[in-house]
Amino acid sequence: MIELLTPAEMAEADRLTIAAGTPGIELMETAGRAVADVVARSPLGTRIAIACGPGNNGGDGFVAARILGGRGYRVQLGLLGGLDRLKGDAALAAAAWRGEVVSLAELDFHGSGVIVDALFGAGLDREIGGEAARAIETINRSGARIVAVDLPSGIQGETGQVLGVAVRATETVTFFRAKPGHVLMPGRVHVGRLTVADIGIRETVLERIAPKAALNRPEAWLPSLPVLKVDGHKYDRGHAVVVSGGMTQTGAARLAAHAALRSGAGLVTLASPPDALAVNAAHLTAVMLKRMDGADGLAALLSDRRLNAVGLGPGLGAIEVARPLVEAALASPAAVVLDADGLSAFKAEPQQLFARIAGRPAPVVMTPHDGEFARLFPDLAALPGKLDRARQAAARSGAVVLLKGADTTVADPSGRAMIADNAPPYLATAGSGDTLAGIILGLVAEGMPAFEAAGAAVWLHGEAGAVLGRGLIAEDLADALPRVFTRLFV
Ligand SMILES: NC(=O)C1=CN([C@@H]2O[C@H](COP(=O)(O)OP(=O)(O)OC[C@H]3O[C@@H](n4cnc5c(N)ncnc54)[C@H](OP(=O)(O)O)[C@@H]3O)[C@@H](O)[C@H]2O)[C@@H](O)CC1
Ligand SMILES: Nc1ncnc2c1ncn2[C@@H]1O[C@H](COP(=O)(O)OP(=O)(O)O)[C@@H](O)[C@H]1O
Ligand SMILES: [K+]
Repeated sequence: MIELLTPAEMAEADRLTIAAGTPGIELMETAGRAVADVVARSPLGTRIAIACGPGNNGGDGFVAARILGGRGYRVQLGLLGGLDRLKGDAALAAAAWRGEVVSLAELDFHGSGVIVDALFGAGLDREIGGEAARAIETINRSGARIVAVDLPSGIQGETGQVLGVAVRATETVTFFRAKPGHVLMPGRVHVGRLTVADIGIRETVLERIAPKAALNRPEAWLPSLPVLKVDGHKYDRGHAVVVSGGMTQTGAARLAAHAALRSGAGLVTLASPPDALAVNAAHLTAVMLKRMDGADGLAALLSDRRLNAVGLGPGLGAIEVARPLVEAALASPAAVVLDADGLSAFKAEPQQLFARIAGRPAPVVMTPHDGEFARLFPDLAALPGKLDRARQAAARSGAVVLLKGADTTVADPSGRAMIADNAPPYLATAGSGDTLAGIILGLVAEGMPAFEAAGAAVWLHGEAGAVLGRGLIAEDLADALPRVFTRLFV
C-alpha cells in the first residue's frame, strides 16, 4: 500500500519523529540534501536560482543552497521577506548559509539553468498574491528546469488545487510519502516528475497516523482479488446481470456486460426489454440474454439468488423507465453497480436513493462523472478537494463512490480512499465509463469486496488504456484485460 499523507498527517509524522529523538533540523538537512541531489543531475556550471519562502519550505531551500554551493555550483538565493522573519529550523538553516541573500525580485530567474522553488510547501494556507505571485509567474515563464521542494508553490497539498497561482515544476521532490495534491488534478500537472525522498521518518509512524488515503496501485487491492481455484467452476465466479436500455440504446449495456465477463464474472446475463431483444440477440455471444418486462421483470429475475450482482445505468433511459428499475435492483439481495442514467434518475430526490441503499446487506457502487455527481450531491460538488467530495458522498449515501476523471477517486463510507494516476487521456472516449462499470460488476460478482473491486477496476481500465494507446475505442478496452491481468501476475 502506498499511503498518501495530508499535510496535517505529514506534520504529525514530523512531530512523532522529532519526539522520538530526531531533531527537526536533521530532517530539514536530509530534505535539503535530497533536493540538492535532484538538482545536481544538471551539470556543474549550471547557474542555480533558489527562491525561498518564510517557512520551513524556505529552510529546505537554504540547506539545498549550501550543499549545492559546496559542490561547486553557482548558486543565487532569494528570500521572500526579511531574514528576521525566519524561525526555528528555517532560521538555523539560514544561519548556516554563508552566501548572499537577495530579495525575490532581484533573483536572476532568466539567467539560471535550474530554479529551485522553495517558496511554500505544506504550510500554504491562502491565495498567493503580491511579490510571491509575480515571482511564480516569472519562474513559469523562465524556460529553466524547475525543481519544486515538497510541493510546487501554490498547490495545496491536500486537494491539488491552485491557490491563486502555482509553479509549474519540471520535477518535485517530496518527503516520506506523496500527498493527495501530488496526484489530484490540477496539482499533478504542476508537479511534473515526482521523487519521494526518504528523510529518516520511520514507517512505524504510519501505525499511529493510520492514513486512510492511498495511491491506487495493485498493492491497495490485489490481496482482495479472488484467486481462481484449479478445480474451480464458472458457477463459483458469480453471475452478473446488466440491464439493457430500449431498442435504440442498447450498446452501452452490452459494453458493460462484455467487460463484466472479461473482468471476472463466471456468467453474465443481459436483461433486455422486449423491444430490444432482437437487436441485443444479434450482438451477443458469450453474454446470455433474458427477456425482462419492466421493474417487475427485473425483480423476478433477481429473486434467483445465484444472480449476485446487477449493473444498471448505461443507456438505461429516461427517469420514468430508469427509476423503477433501479428501485427493483436495490430491493434485491444482489450487489449493485449504478452508473449514468441510473444515478440521474434520482436527481430530484437523492435522499430516496440513499434511503434505499441504507441497510442493504449487499454493497452499492456508484460511478458518477462530475456532472452526475453534481446532480446527486449538489452541495458537495463545490468542495475544492476531490478526495473530500468522494468521501463525503460515500458517507452520505452509504455507497462506495467512484468519482471519475483523470484522477479517479474511490471512497467508501468509512473514509478509506484511493486515487488513481495511471489513466491515459485517451480513456476519455464514448462508452469508456460503461466499460468501467462493467469491470467493477464482474469483479464484485466474482466476490471481490466493493471498495477494492472499484479500485481494481479503475486501475485495470487505466492500464488497458495504456496498453492500447491512442486510437482506442471503448470496444477495445475489455478485450485488453487479459493482457493486463497477465502483467499483474508476472
Ligand atoms: N513535515 C516534515 O516532516 C518536514 C517538513 N519540511 C518542510 O517544511 C515545509 C512546511 O513548512 P511550514 O509548515 O513552515 O510551511 P511552509 O510551506 O514553509 O509555508 C509557511 C509559511 O508561508 C507563509 N504563507 C503561507 N501561505 C502564504 C501565502 N499564500 N502568501 C504568503 N505567505 C504565505 C506563512 O506565513 P504566515 O501565515 O505566518 O504569514 C509561513 O511563514 C514542508 O513543505 C517541507 O518543505 C522539511 O524541512 C522536512 C520535514
Ligand atoms: N483526461 C482524462 N484522463 C484519463 N481518463 C479520463 C479522462 N477523462 C475521463 N477519463 C475517464 O474516461 C471514462 C469516461 O467515463 P464517462 O464520462 O462515464 O463516459 P461514457 O459515459 O461515455 O462512458 C472514465 O473512466 C473517466 O475516468
Ligand atoms: K515549494
